[in-house]
Amino acid sequence: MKNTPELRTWLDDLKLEHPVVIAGPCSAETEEQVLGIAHQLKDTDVSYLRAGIWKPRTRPGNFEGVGAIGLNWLKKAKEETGLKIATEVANKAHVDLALEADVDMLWIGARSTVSPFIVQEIADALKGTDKIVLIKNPVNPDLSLWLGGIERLAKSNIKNLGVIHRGFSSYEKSKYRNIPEWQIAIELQNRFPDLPLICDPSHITGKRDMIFDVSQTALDLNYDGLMIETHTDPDHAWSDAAQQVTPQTLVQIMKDLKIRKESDPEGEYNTQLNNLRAQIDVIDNNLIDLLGKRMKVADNIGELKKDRNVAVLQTKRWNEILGKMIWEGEQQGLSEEFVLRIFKAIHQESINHQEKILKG
Ligand SMILES: C=C(O[C@@H]1C=C(C(=O)O)C=C[C@H]1O)C(=O)O
Repeated sequence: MKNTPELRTWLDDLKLEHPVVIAGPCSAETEEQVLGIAHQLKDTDVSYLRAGIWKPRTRPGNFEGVGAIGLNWLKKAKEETGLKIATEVANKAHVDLALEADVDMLWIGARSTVSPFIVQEIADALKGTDKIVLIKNPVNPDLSLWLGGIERLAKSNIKNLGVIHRGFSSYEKSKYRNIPEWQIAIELQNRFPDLPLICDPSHITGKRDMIFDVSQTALDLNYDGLMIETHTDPDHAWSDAAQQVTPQTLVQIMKDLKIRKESDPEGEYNTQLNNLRAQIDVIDNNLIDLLGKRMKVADNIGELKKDRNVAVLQTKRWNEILGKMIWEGEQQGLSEEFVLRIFKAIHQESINHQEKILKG
C-alpha cells in the first residue's frame, strides 16, 4: 500500500476547523442512555457518535454488550440528532448487521487487530464499502501487525480508511492503562502521512483526569482526531467507568485544547527554527561520532577479553555505569527512563561488538 493524498479525502470532506471528534459511551446500555448522550453531544465538536455493542472483555462474566438491538438505538440517535454513528465490529456477522443498519463508521478493536484471520474476515465482509473503516493498534507494540491490518483493508478496496492509536498493553506497572509508545504512531505517520490518525486517550489513560493531557500531546503530534468515551453518568457506566467523561467535560476539553498547525510560513519563525535545527544537526553528528568512538574502545576491550578468555558481560561494571549515568542525566534534566533506555541500547551494541570479536 502506498501513501496518497486521497487517503485524507473522507476527513477533508468533513470540512472541520478542529480535529474530528468521535464520542459516546464505551458501551450502549439502554435506548435512553444512548439517546440521552447523543442529544447532549449534538451541536458540539462531535461528528460521530460511538457506542460499543459487542464488547470483547478480558475475563468472562463482565457485561459483554447489548448486541444488535443497540444498532436500532444508534440509528434512532442519528435520526434525532443528525450525528453520524460508529461502532466496533469483530467478525463478519457484526459487519453484516452494522452495514444493514447503515452505520457510517466501523472500527476494528485492538484485540481483533492482533489476529490476521479476524482482520481478513472483516476486510472480506467489508469489501468495496464506502463506509469509513478505522483500525485500532494491536494490543502488543507491533507496527507491522498494525500496518498489515491496514493493508488487508486497503486490498479489499476500502477507500475510507484511518487508524486509531489506543496504546499498548504492558506487564509493567505504568500510570497509563495502555502505554502510548508515541514513537510507534510517529513511525506510522512517517510511512503514511495522509492516513487519518485518531488518538483514543480514554483507553491510553484509563483515567478521566489524564484525558486532556494525552489529547494535547496527540494534537502536538499532528493527530487528525480524537475518540473520547463519553457518558452522562460515567461513574455508573456498565463498562470502563473510570475513563469516561460527561458531555460537558468533553466540551470543556475541546475548548481548552490548543490546536496546532503543521507549520508556519512566517519569516522570523523560520529563520530561528532553521538556526536551532542547524545546532541540532551538529549535536547529532557529534553524538554519532562519540558512539562510534565508544564502540571502538569496546572492540579493544573485546580483544583483551578474548586473549584472557573472559566473559563479555560484566554486571558489576555495567551497574556502576548505569548508576553514574542516571545521576549525571538528572543534572542535565534527563529522565531516568530516558537514560536507562539509551544506555541499555548502548550496552547491547557494545556487547554485539565484543561478541563479534570473541567469536571471530
Ligand atoms: C565494555 C565492557 O563490556 C561490557 C560492556 C560495557 C559497556 O559497554 O560499558 C560494560 C560492561 C560489560 O557488560 C567492559 O567489560 O567494560
